[in-house]
Amino acid sequence: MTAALRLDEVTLVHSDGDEAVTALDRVDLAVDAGELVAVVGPSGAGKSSLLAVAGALAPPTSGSVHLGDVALGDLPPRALTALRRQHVGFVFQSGNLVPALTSLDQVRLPLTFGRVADPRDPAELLARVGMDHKAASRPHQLSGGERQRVGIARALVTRPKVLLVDEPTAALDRQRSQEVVELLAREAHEHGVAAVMVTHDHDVLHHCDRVLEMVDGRLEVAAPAAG
Ligand SMILES: Nc1ncnc2c1ncn2[C@@H]1O[C@H](COP(=O)(O)OP(=O)(O)OP(=O)(O)O)[C@@H](O)[C@H]1O
Repeated sequence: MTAALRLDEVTLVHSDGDEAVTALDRVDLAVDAGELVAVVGPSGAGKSSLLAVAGALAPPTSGSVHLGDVALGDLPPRALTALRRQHVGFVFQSGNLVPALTSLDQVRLPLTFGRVADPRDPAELLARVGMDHKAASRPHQLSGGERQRVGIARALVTRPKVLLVDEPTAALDRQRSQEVVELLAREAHEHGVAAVMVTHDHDVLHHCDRVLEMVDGRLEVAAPAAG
């Protein structure tokens, strides 16, 4: 089976004035459709850089990224943007919602930027993440967990093949954190989405199919947690 997302020997070097920082160092990663992979690791290890490269936001310095059979490095900028819009969903730390929009309009938003083939129904999706009763609410009227659910629905509305999730539980208490990651796992499994979640939260790792650790730009299989 072709992996939904594949990174081969990916290196990313940031040039910072005279200094060069190797954020990713020959990273190999293959994520199948329907799999939720967690990436843990210390601050500065390269986790956000991994998401940026996987989501076609930053081209690698060397190595290749494939979404299914498509090599991102072969695509001109417009095609890359179109592919990202349709096939990659991003979920950020605090939901990153637009302050003026209702929950339903947040979820509709990705469908307004251009043609999307076979989108999910925004109202149905909002119900699926348990937020239909807050369809008309704006972000300031929602709790952190609710905002995160709306952000997840927004990321899924285009039926992405790949979902990239950055610290989704950073602003949430333990119970809400469990619920949000359970939701991500369910969506990945039931809708065949290849999901990569960066997290510092070891309490949610049991919802994930695999746990990898980033150390100094290298991606390794994480040692099982003690106890
Ligand atoms: N635009 C940039 N210019 C220069 N260096 C950068 C840039 N972005 C990231 N870095 C450096 O690359 C390395 C990896 O950063 P990255 O943000 O990927 O780490 P991280 O694991 O996500 O950290 P955190 O857990 O703190 O978010 C760090 O040394 C960082 O300082």
